[in-house]
Amino acid sequence: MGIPRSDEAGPRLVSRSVRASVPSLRAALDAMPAPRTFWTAPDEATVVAGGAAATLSADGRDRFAAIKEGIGRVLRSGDVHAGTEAACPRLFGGFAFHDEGTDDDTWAGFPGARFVLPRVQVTDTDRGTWLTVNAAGPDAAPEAVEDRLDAERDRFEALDDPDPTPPPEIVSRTRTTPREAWCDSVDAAVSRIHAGDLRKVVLAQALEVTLDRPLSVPDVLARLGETYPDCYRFLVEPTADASADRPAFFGATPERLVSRHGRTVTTDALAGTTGRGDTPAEDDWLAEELLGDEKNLHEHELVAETIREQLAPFASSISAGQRRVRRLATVQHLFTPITATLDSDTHVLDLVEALHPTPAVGGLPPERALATIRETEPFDRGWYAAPVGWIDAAGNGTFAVAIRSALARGAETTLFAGVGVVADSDPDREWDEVQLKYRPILDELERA
Ligand SMILES: C=C(O[C@@H]1C=C(C(=O)O)C=C[C@H]1O)C(=O)O
Repeated sequence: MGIPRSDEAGPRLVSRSVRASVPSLRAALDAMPAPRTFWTAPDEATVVAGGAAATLSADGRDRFAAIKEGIGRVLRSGDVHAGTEAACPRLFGGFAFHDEGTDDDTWAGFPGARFVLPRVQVTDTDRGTWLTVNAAGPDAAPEAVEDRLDAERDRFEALDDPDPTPPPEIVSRTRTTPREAWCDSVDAAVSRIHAGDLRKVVLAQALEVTLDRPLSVPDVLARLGETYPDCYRFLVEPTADASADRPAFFGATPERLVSRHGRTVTTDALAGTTGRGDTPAEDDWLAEELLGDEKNLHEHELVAETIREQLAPFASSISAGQRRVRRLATVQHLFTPITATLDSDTHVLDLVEALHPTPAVGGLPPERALATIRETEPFDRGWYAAPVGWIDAAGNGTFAVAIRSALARGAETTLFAGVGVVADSDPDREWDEVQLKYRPILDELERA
């Protein structure tokens, strides 16, 4: 912050920030050039950004290492005046769930991993709002960046902030998995668990909806912020295409994969689900029942135990907090916070690679669960249930698990939701749980 960094090759990154006031973050996101980025996490700054000063893409099993190496290059040396830590250069993006890609059209444009250093960024912190302009590469020049910063500040401060558009309406919906096929696949997974082939597998469904007009993702993200204030909200646009039906992957997820700040690592075990009651007393009753329910406790403990094992090579001290119920607007989950102190300066992407997918979205043993998912699900997960988040030059970052999410292309939107299947899963109850997990996004598309 404020201290120019450079090496013999001269600065390859120029970043300038200034305090600014935007009429609203929704209006700022709406006015951002493609590809747009949105990120907000509990206790973190909210970032609204656009354009790409640098883009990194990778595919396959090595995609985590390839991105880590690429980030080292992009952020290696820089002439950075950020004013506040959260406005320091960060790359935003995410990964595909599976190592192997498919040719499923739904996810056209989404590589196995993609991160951008935004060209322009609004960072909203509890100590004020900053506007940042970044440039990267041999031609990045401080004067040009400073001129752009002045122009962007004038533009963003003068934005109109019209009322959000009312939610669209759903014209038609198509399920990838009919109920009967779902029940068969849950039964088959349960049989494999009883046979000892598997301990747990998370099976998902997709729901394709056609709307009466293109979705305004900035409006949806703003409304999700009101209903799910403690969740991670994100938007990734993987292409610089500026058309109205360009792909946009977004969501409001309660699940953190990992955050790393210095040597402190924080993660969550979040698995085991029940609904919300109609009254506070019914809510409490459901929460108590969840905390004592053997099937859900087993499902949850497999996740908590695996996360601890996966962190063990990096951290000699790992501690889990008290298990409790996390109450959201549509569901309640079993939740255990986990913290660890790293033995060395492990990069956040090494932690992401080690943890993804946790058995909250994959299963156990991991390889067999992933093969079962691929064989069973009649659609490609793409970036659903995969890591999305940010990384800085020091290897810090936060990643969420991209559930309660959807992929929009103009008026077409595909929603995803899944459930953990264990030995005593009941297909009908798991079906109902999937429907509950569509609700965060679906409610935004069909609000009365
Ligand atoms: C897979 C999803 O959610 C995950 C599965 C849960 C469960 O099975 O109880 C709970 C929270 C998440 O870890 C989803 O929402 O799509």
